[in-house]
Amino acid sequence: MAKDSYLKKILGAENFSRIQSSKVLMVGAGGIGCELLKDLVLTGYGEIHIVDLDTITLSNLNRQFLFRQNDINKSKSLTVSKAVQHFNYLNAHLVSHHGNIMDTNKFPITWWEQFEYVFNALDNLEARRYVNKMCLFLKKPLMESGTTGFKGQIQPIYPYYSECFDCSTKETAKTYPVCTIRSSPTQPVHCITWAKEFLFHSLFDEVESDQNLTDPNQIRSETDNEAEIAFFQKESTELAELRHLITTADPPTFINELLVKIFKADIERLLLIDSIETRRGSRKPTPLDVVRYSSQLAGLLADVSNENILNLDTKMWSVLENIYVLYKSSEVLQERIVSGRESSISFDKDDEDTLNFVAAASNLRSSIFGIEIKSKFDIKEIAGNIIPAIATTNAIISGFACLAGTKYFTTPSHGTDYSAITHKSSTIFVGITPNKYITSGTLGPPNEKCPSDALVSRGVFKISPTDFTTLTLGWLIGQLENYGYSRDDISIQKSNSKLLYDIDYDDNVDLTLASMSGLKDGELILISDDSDQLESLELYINIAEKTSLPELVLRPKVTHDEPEQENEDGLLENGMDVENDGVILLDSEAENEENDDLLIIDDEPSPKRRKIA
Ligand SMILES: Nc1ncnc2c1ncn2[C@@H]1O[C@H](COP(=O)(O)OP(=O)(O)OP(=O)(O)O)[C@@H](O)[C@H]1O
Ligand SMILES: [Zn+2]
Repeated sequence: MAKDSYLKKILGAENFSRIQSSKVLMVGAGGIGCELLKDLVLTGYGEIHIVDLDTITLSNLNRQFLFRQNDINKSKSLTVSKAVQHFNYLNAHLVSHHGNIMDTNKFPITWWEQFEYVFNALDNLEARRYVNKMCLFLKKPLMESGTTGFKGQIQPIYPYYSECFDCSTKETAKTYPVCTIRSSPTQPVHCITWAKEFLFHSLFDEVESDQNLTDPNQIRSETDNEAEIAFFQKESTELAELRHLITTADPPTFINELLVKIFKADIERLLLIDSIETRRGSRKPTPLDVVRYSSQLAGLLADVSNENILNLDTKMWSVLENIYVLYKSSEVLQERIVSGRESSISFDKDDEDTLNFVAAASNLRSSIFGIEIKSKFDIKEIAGNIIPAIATTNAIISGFACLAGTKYFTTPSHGTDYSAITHKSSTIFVGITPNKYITSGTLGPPNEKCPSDALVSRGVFKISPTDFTTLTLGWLIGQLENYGYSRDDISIQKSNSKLLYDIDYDDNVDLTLASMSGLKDGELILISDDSDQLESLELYINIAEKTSLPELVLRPKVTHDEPEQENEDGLLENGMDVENDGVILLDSEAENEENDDLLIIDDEPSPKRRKIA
């Protein structure tokens, strides 16, 4: 039997050949990406481009099944393409790109134009938002997917017909009040956050940072106790002095100063301003008796075999052992900076030195405040915001993403009019809440307050190199009048909010587009109607062969006077749709239950890049 006969049968021969002749993009080749690529290859997609910026690490191997031990340090995108070759029965053409999808030089909008469908397999909000925006510019269908532990979801996005990625609020990492972290902790997580975000960051990370924990305005918004505010200020100033010691003092001096200042002097000072109001339910702290421990510490340091303590990941270290670990990790971190190998060090749960420092410092703070001590293993999980990635959830979600993606190819195409397909598609959620493993929801229209699609239309403004250097901003304003805008009412801004034109600022109208500061290929400009008649328009400048503005009919501007209304979770308000074809519902009660698992996506703070071996 031919390898594709079953697919032809279930998808229809014509639809299958549409899939075979299509070119799709998959962004991310990690947990979901590995599974998804296997599915896409076996579904018969003709050409699949894969983008990932990262290289393979040991910790990827437990679930990213296209990778093997000897792939460590190799590029993910290149490796997945090779790995699927031995089951590439349907001869998919695979094209790998090692790079950041947000890099407009490597992936300009003209590069995106070639794809018929985009699959996201990402792990962070920033990149997801970017891909969403590019798909809105080009009106490309996008399949968004994400998992966190046993929960997962897919969301098909049909630009301007269904909700986009930005149409609903996303859960972000929990933050704690500054005062809880800096003066009145009551739980291990408060001490871990303090050790990681405040102490470690102030000592070893970039000097320039917009840390919430040191922002005077943030502090004043939480406390008006002047003594406490003065305490925070002094603590920060002295930390800066301590940071200076990293490069000017020897390890014993630096670490002794660190122990005395952080765990003794600061705590004694805190006790002086001790009151119910500054305590906020936290126990009265006991300063660390550094002198009492110093001879025992010297004893531990004298015997190298004690370095074994650093590897006892599941043991609750004693106070002395925590001091020892703090000493050893500080010594290495100091050496990494003094040697010039690194100018600053960021916390990384997989960087043992940084993890040891944070684990020991947070435990010492916990013991001072009478809070339970945690093992390094537990601290890694909390400090790294780790929710275990479950291979099976990734596999299920990827399966659904692939399956739901085929719906696009089995529905007659009407260009970028996605009304029919939007009606036929659904979001799918998986989880392990009792009796509810898989549920689905219809695709709602764009949220009327969404800044990405409801309030703005987007398009690509192609301009030839000659026109770019000869045509003026005045010419562009004339063109914009064809959309229904009046030159007296619009303002034009660059993506960084820099004003280029409005009725009171016409200095640039005679300048050529090329000579206007910062306008270049890949730049965005936003046109807003100050008379509130028409929606805004965002144009992507693309230096191309021929000049053309996008064909668009702008919608009347919607204004919202009433206060912002969110549902309880700040999440999507999709209804359940049990009748929607193609949706598997294992739970007969799903129709009546509130879906509280929506849009919870495992998000890394930002993309990272490692060197390819
Ligand atoms: N801006 C981006 N451009 C290209 N690829 C990206 C970008 N941001 C994230 N990625 C990739 O998306 C993939 C997401 O996969 P996954 O969620 O499994 O994360 P991981 O980094 O492999 O695993 P973990 O974070 O658990 O160690 C990663 O391979 C990551 O490199
Ligand atoms: Zn939206």
